[in-house]
Amino acid sequence: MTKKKIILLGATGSVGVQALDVIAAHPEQFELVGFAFGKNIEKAREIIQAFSPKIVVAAQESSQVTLAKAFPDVELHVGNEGLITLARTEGYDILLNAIVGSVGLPPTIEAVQLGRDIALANKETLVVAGYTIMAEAARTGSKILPVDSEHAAIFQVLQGVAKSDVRSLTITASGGSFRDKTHEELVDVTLEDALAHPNWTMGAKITLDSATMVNKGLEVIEAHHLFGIPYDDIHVVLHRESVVHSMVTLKDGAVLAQLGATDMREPIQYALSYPRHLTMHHETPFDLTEIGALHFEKMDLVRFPMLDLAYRVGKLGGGYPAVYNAANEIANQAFQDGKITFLEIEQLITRAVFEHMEFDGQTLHQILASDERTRQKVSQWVEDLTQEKKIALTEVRK
Ligand SMILES: NC(=O)C1=CN([C@@H]2O[C@H](COP(=O)(O)OP(=O)(O)OC[C@H]3O[C@@H](n4cnc5c(N)ncnc54)[C@H](OP(=O)(O)O)[C@@H]3O)[C@@H](O)[C@H]2O)C=CC1
Ligand SMILES: CC(=O)[C@@H](O)[C@H](O)COP(=O)(O)O
Ligand SMILES: [Mn+2]
Repeated sequence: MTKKKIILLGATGSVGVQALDVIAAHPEQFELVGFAFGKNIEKAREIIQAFSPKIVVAAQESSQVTLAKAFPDVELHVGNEGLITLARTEGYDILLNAIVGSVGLPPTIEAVQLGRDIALANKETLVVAGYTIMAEAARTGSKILPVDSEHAAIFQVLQGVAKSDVRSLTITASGGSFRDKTHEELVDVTLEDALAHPNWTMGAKITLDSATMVNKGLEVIEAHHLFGIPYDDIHVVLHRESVVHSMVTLKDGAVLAQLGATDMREPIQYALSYPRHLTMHHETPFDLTEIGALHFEKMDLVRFPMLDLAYRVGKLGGGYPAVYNAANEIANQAFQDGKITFLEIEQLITRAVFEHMEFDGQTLHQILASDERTRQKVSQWVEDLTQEKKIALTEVRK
């Protein structure tokens, strides 16, 4: 049997490590031929020892130098150029993109243009350049296999269903760590509070996005691109248990849902083994009689304005989703760095979107320019807020 050769971007992260579990559990099916990582050189060292990949990309030059001494047989590259080199490597079957943020976009576009299959966890990539990626994938025959749990669920239930028979999609939202707080109560929440997700263990950025509801906003846009469904037919419901991963309503009213444990190894494995469902060697116990009851509530778009804004930017199209995403990436990091408050995240995103103006028919080049401008602007606003707070503190102390 020929093994599927895998390139893994973001191997040291939450999705990356779980993907390595899946690869290691199926040595007869999968082989890791290359990977990229950010700063975690110790983890990268362990991965090289365990999987003997041919090619590795580090985000930092110092890591490249250190690893080159330790592993002279491994081809080492660095930075964003290195990610492109990795995407261009000969002899792999699927590129699993589990990098966080839109730094994952250029290697994805490169691989899609070469007709390579992509297992996509990195939702920011589709939000920024969904039309380009899907159009290029259709042109080259590259398959975009969703890893995000909701989209993996929809993808699974759509197997064998004609697109013309689909009435709508329903994406479930846990509500995040602050689902039982009012908007006013968010004024002084901490990073530690925000990172306590009720159901999933994930990286910091996405866990915080879940608390602001930006994650669900990104997922609505991601679903629009992946499945070609209009925004008005993509619904979100609050589902506290995260057991129903998402649903599809067909034209005759039948509702097809995919259920399962809150374990990302399931969607990761399916994206890698598609169209087969392999045995899950790390199966997480899942017993509906233990869970007992499932709850579904309407989303309150006033309580969760970032979801409302995501629909607006999605419908506007062009560079608007990229602006929403870029502002969020900067604001999310600024909150993690203690520079701004939780509510300032949504204030900065809203301001960036409302200040953005463009004409119809944006090219990818123009979208990426808007992305870059937004990052610079929002970074400046974060600095301004930091200065204002310093001045206010000095006044209080006087
Ligand atoms: N975690 C989850 O369960 C889910 C995640 N997703 C999506 O998957 C993506 C990854 O999420 P998650 O695993 O939680 O994130 P993590 O923060 O845990 O991991 C991010 C990974 O990206 C790497 N990385 C960051 N910057 C660079 C760079 N410039 N070059 C190369 N590698 C880089 C990190 O390296 P290092 O750590 O070495 O710095 C790390 O390996 C996100 O887009 C997220 O929205 C979607 C659904 C579920
Ligand atoms: C596991 C996964 O796919 C995450 O995107 C998850 O959906 C986050 O949960 P909520 O955004 O619903 O809180
Ligand atoms: Mn998700």
